[in-house]
Amino acid sequence: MIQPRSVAVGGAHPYTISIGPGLLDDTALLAGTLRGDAFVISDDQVAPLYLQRVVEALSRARPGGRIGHWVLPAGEASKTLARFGEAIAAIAEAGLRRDATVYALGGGVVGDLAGFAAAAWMRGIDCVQLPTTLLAMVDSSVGGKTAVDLPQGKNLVGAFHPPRAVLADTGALRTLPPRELRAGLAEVVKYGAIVDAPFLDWLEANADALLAGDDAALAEAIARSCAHKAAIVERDPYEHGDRALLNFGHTFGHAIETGQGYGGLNHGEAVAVGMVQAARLSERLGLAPAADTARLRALLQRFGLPVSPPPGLDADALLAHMRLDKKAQSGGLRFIVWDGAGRARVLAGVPEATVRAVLAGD
Ligand SMILES: NC(=O)c1ccc[n+]([C@@H]2O[C@H](COP(=O)([O-])OP(=O)(O)OC[C@H]3O[C@@H](n4cnc5c(N)ncnc54)[C@H](O)[C@@H]3O)[C@@H](O)[C@H]2O)c1
Ligand SMILES: O=C(O)C(=O)C[C@@H](O)[C@H](O)[C@H](O)COP(=O)(O)O
Ligand SMILES: [Zn+2]
Repeated sequence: MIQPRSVAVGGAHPYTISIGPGLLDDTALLAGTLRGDAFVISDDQVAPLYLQRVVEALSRARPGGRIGHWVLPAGEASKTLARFGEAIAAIAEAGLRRDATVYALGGGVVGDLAGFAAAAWMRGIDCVQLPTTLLAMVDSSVGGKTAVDLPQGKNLVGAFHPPRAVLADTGALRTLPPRELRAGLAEVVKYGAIVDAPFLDWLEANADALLAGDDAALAEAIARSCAHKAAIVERDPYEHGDRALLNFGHTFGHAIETGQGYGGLNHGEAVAVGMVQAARLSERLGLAPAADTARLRALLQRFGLPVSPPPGLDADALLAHMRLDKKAQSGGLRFIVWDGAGRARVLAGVPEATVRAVLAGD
């Protein structure tokens, strides 16, 4: 039996990340997150699996309370301003007041969109993240970045809105499609790559267990990832400094997702490719040894993730998307590079010609 764990996120708006099996049914935990009405937002693949359980647990947590829900089509293509508008319309229809809580039940798409709706409704009501993908458990449910995509770029419209609580029910991973488990492992690898080289050793040693869905290995990977993310966002909630390290691989990855119209590689896969590109960029700039790129590539491949860009993407279009990356400044693009495994940093002034060479595979 896997013991539940928790990770505290401090700062101006502290909250707890609870990790363990059965949390979607945990009436006591849910009761502690609920002040007024509850409104669950989910997608049409997660809702048939878990919505009823959550609604029933919320009913037990607050007998007689009003519990509404709204379900959007699954997938990145739903993370749009139009769907955000629909979510707000559903919230308005439900008549949520300022003491209401939005529950984001699903992966990062649901978490980002529902979080943004909670941030915007009446200028901000509580949001509780109930992540059901590995990626959402290790990354998107934590830290308060909420957003939707535009055709011009990822997450371009959004707000920082920290959750009131995160309840990661590891039992939900049992129904997660293997492709989505692998996508989550990309963001897990990211923590090792940016700040924790020994974690990469651990991931190499436990790769088979993680891929097999071993409960203990997954719980350890989630807790360790959340501890890293919590420490970083606690220090720098609004990304004025080293929170940007969490964007390792994302300048390339987001450009790929946008270039594919949010219908090709999923986020974790694009980040896997992007991290290899960032390592290759670091290598080209003379910052890190080729051996570290090779190690990163091998680990991602072991996790069944892509490590090179899909064919047919135009370098000019990718660079145009990168110029709208949120790390870019008037002085140009900024990248997260590394000096080797576990040692990432922000770098400004990277010549576009060098980026083009990396995109060209040189
Ligand atoms: N806010 C942040 O800090 C942050 C961090 C990382 C990623 N993100 C965002 O998160 C999104 C990606 O999230 P994701 O990878 O979770 O994708 P996702 O939300 O699209 O979920 C992936 C798929 O898995 C299905 N699914 C979810 N849980 C399931 C379960 N338990 N059983 C069966 N199916 C399940 C979903 O319906 C969906 O089809 C991207 O939009 C990305 O930009 C945000
Ligand atoms: O929490 C963060 O900060 C991150 O950068 C985590 C990323 O994994 C995530 O994909 C995030 O949504 C990217 O943020 P963005 O500011 O580049 O849109
Ligand atoms: Zn990400």
